[in-house]
Amino acid sequence: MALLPRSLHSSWLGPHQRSLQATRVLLRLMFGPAEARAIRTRLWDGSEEGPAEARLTLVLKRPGALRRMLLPPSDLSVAEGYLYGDYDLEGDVEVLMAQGAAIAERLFQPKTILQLLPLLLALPAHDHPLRPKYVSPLQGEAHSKHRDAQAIQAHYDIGNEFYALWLDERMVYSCAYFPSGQETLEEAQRIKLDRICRKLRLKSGEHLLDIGSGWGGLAIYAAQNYGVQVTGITLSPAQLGVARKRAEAAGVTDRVTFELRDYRDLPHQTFDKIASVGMVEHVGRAKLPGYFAEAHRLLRPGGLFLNHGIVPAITPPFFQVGAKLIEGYLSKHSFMQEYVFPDGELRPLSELLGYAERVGFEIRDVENMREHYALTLREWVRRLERQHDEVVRLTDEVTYRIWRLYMAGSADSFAAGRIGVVQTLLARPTADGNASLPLNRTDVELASGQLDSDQAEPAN
Ligand SMILES: C[S@@+](CC[C@H](N)C(=O)[O-])C[C@H]1O[C@@H](n2cnc3c(N)ncnc32)[C@H](O)[C@@H]1O
Repeated sequence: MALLPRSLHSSWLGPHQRSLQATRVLLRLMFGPAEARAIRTRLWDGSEEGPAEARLTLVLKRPGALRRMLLPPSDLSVAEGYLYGDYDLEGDVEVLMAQGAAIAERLFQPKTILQLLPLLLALPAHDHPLRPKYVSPLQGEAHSKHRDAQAIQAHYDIGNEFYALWLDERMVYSCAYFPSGQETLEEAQRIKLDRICRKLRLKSGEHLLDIGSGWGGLAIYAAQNYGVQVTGITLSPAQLGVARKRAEAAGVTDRVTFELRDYRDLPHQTFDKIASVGMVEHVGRAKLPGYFAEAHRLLRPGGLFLNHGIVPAITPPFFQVGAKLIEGYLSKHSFMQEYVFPDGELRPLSELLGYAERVGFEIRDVENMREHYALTLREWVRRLERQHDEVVRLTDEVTYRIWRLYMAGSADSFAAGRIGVVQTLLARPTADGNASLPLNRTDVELASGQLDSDQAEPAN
């Protein structure tokens, strides 16, 4: 049986034509009808296929492009092909992610693998070297304080100006809240911050600890609008500098302090309320019981802790063995680990809640806001794309591509329900059982547009 399609055997085909032909056959094998409708393709000779109205054009720029993407088949290979310019993505990147699962499923059929391999091997091997590891490997034991600081700096210290180009004006780097879906990112972030303050039932004069305070958005907002004292901690020196300047500009330095500090290094002191927004993803499975224990220790009886973080959907039992193997492999070799969040770890909500309960927290309110994160990420991607030239001037093309791919991919994962983002309100009741919460949650709910100015009335 001839392994290559007949058309590729023709003796008159030079290597150039042969690569073009093999690539066209490969694309037809990869794409089912849905992908063929959604994705247009352009090869390095300028030839195009697919509907003109497609939302995405996949531009293969080198004859070896598909070979490097698919050998070995992993999300890392696919991502690196894009990062280093084997292919471009024109239009809506999320389309590729949305079709990715169907494409992968089709490619992993034994019959397809037999058809694919000879075609891939007919393409030239990598004719364009990958850059050396973009993120330098972290040193030390996973989730030691020393190594966590390196992991955080690798992601957050690439430049305040870079983040300012596409985040909202407060530079909030976590899921926003869009009550109607029509809000601007600025409004939605502000509504999110206010909801956190409301869920925590912040009252004037209380002391709030913000674990993972980022560029200072929540701390400053809470001090300005709820009259609280705030201590914010971050592991990123770049964030710290901006947060302090912003507190100064807002005139709240008497009430807001930012420190470069690990959550495990807080002195013996108690707080009335604690918030942790977009930070728990960095803690690591082994350290999660200690993380919740630390929050419990730092909270006064009668205090509240709001933990906001990303959680993965649980794989159905049938797939669990396979999922464990894949998880083990991906935890070392995924695009997200290698290029985006080194040492980041997502744990299921049920597991997080279990740790929280075991240290004595009472679970009072759980809200999954995954649709809101898809909206937030799409807005970040749009802004990043609009700022392409400026992003490249401040960083480089690879950084632009890393962030574009990671954020579009995450938007699709939230929209599809592969991951969620959950705000959990945990109480540490007093000895006589008082959790300091009202009988209903109407004080939290807020119609869109109710917050119409920076002088919004405090909720207390
Ligand atoms: C995704 S950012 C979120 C920032 C902010 N909460 C927001 O919503 O904009 C995560 C934050 O967690 C902080 N962080 C991560 N690990 C930490 C640790 N071990 N101790 C203290 N802060 C940490 C990072 O420095 C960063 O400020």
